[in-house]
Amino acid sequence: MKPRLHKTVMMVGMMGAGKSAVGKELAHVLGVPFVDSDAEIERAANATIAEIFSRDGEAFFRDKEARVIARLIEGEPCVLSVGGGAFLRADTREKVSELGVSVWLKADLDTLWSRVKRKDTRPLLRTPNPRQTLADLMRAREPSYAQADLIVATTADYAIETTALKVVEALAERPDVLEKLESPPA
Ligand SMILES: Nc1ncnc2c1ncn2[C@@H]1O[C@H](COP(=O)(O)OP(=O)(O)O)[C@@H](O)[C@H]1O
Ligand SMILES: O=C(O)C1=C[C@@H](OP(=O)(O)O)[C@@H](O)[C@H](O)C1
Ligand SMILES: [Mg+2]
Repeated sequence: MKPRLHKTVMMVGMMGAGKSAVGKELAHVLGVPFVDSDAEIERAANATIAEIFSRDGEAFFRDKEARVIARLIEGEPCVLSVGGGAFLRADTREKVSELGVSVWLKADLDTLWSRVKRKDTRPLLRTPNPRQTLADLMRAREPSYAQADLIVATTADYAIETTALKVVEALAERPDVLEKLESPPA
């Protein structure tokens, strides 16, 4: 029998950590819906994240992001992957700590860079030296990510499925979040 999830799991961490990819797999394993705040914002705005950043500005995006997360964290338990900047807001961290559980997918810079360099979809990395920008963001953001309820380390050689199972193991340490349902005796 599948374990029962009592609280929404919010995946946080740097761009390229695998929040979206691992979050989707985790939701599948747990049998709950998967929501990605970036995808929700893009759908509502009918525009890509890069278009929203250039048309409306980062502050506008951050407000939308905080509002989407505040709405979803109140709903039925799901896996919620958010953008890398979302957990920097104290009001978001407070709401998630009260109603959900946050998981920091922690990866080293080389792993992050190998995953983000292939795509040009992240506006914050459209700089003359995007690897350095990623390193600077990582250093500035780690104190916020470190406030997550759970930390799961990933490396370049972990498959998406392996990391998702590591998150399940971490959640299993919290019976208030993940209730293990034993099969009824035959
Ligand atoms: N082992 C892995 N774990 C997570 N992502 C991986 C892995 N291997 C390759 N990827 C790829 O890395 C890219 C970045 O992952 P993504 O889930 O978009 O990260 P995030 O949402 O944290 O920015 C995706 O294309 C994903 O499929
Ligand atoms: O780190 C950030 O500030 C951002 C991360 C992106 O999401 P991913 O972390 O899923 O790439 C996206 O929200 C936007 O480009 C800003
Ligand atoms: Mg993502």
